Amino acid sequence: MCATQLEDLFGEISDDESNVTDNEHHVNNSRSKLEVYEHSQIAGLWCCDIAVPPAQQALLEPQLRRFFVPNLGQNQAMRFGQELLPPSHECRALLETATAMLANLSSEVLQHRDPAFDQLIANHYGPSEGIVAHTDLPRFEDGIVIFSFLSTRIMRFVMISQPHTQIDVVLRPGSCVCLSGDARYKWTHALEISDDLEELIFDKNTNEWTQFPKEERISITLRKMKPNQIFDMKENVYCEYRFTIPDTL
Ligand SMILES: O=C(O)CCC(=O)C(=O)O
Ligand SMILES: [Fe+2]
Repeated sequence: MCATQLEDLFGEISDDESNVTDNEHHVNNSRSKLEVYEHSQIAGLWCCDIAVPPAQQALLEPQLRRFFVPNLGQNQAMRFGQELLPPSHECRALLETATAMLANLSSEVLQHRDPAFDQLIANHYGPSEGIVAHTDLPRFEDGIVIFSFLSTRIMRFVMISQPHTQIDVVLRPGSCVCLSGDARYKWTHALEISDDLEELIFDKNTNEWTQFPKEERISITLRKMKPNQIFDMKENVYCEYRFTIPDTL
C-alpha cells in the first residue's frame, strides 16, 4: 500500500520525528509512511507509536467491543482465515497497517507472505488482568503484530537466556508492535496481573517516572499460522498460557 492510500484510510500521518530518542534504530518506512523503529534493546521488536490515529481509534472501538461479551466473562475472541475483522474501512486500514509492519522485517518471505495474517486474537483486559510471561506458540510464523487500544499498559519483556534482563515497553492506545526474530523467540512478553491500580512508566522524553492508572484495555494480535496447523486448533490445544479469568483458553 502506498502512502497516499494509507493516508486515505487513516488521514494525514505525521512525519514528525522530534520526540524520538537517538538510540532507537529508525526506519522511514516509505511504503506506509508509518513511523516505525526497532527497539534499542530488544532486537526484532518493531514499534509504531501512532499506528492508529485517535479519530480512527474512536471509530474502531465499538467494532472491537463486539468481539467480547463482558457480562458473560467472555474476554477473548479468536478468528481464523481471511475474514479476521469486520469489513469496515477502519478494520481494513488496521490490517493494512499490520501488513506494513511486516515490511520492516529482514526476511523477504515474511515481508511478502500472503495472506499476511490468517489468525486474530482479541483480548479484553480489566485493570487487574494481564497475561503471564510466554512466547507465542511455535505453530505461528514469525512476525506477530499487536495493536493496543483504550489505555496504556506496560508489556514486560524478559530475555529467556538471562532472566534478570527485563525491559518494560509502554503500549499506548493506538500503538502497535511487531515481534520478530529475537523478540519473538528469545524473549518472553507479559502484562502484569495485579490488583495495583496504577503502573509506573518511565517517560524517556522527560526522564521522569509517571504513574498511569490501569484501565480497561483491548488488544488485537494478528498472526499467521504455519502450514497444517488449523486442524490442531480444533483439538483445543491452542495455548500454553492463561488469563486471570479461568477457562478462557
Ligand atoms: O494483549 C496483548 O497485548 C498481548 C497478547 C499476547 O501476547 C498473546 O495473545 O499472545
Ligand atoms: Fe503473546
